[in-house]
Amino acid sequence: MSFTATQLRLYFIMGSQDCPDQDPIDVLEQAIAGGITMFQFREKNSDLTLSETVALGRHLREICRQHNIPFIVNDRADLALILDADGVHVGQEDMPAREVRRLIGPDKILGVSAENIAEARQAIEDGADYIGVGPMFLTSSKADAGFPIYPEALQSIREQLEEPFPIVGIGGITASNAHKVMAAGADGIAVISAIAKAEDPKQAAEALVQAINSTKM
Ligand SMILES: Cc1ncc(COP(=O)(O)OP(=O)(O)O)c(N)n1
Ligand SMILES: Cc1nc(C(=O)O)sc1CCOP(=O)(O)O
Ligand SMILES: [Mg+2]
Repeated sequence: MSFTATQLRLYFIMGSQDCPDQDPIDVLEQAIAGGITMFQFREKNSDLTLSETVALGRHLREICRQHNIPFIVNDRADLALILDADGVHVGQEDMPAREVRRLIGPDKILGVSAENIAEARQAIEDGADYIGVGPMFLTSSKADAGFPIYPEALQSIREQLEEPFPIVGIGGITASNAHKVMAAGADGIAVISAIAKAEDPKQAAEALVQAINSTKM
């Protein structure tokens, strides 16, 4: 699947740990109906065995394929290859991005976390297609996320990059603060709880789409 920055517009991330009271398959289907543009399978600190993870991943992957939504796997290039994912997302503590690029080849999507300009430049050199910058705000979905760096940090990276490059903001983003991230120069927002923990994930995704579209630049 070829990648464009517009696919980052509403990037939904989820694993079974993020929606303990709902079926992740239903949540993903509703999120797609609500307008998400990209999906990341992030099964982390969950109760699933490896074979349950593969089975869930296959199901979620198939749903994304049916709706032409890029399916990205968090952290694990091996799982991405097993699931024939469209790409992998790695952070600074994960397998080095340049090794992941070598493993997945030139055509798959590679996302890399970066929280400053040095990490952003290195990610681009290593073959990233986009960078994830965060946490924008306080988050309860990632215990080791650290303190918020706020949209100002994303804006600073955007301004220091020599060329336009796809950037998605992440961490604590809701329909109420999404406009701040977009106004800072993000191509899109990545969320877990704003959709996965919503009573009505379709409606939650629609509210996020509206917030993104109504941002004045
Ligand atoms: C789009 C996006 N951006 C950032 C991250 C965070 O990645 P990482 O720092 O490796 O943390 P974990 O998600 O692995 O806990 C992401 N997953 N997606
Ligand atoms: C997975 C992840 N990465 C982050 C980063 O800052 O790199 S914050 C985060 C959690 C995002 O979940 P929520 O939308 O519920 O805050
Ligand atoms: Mg990671």
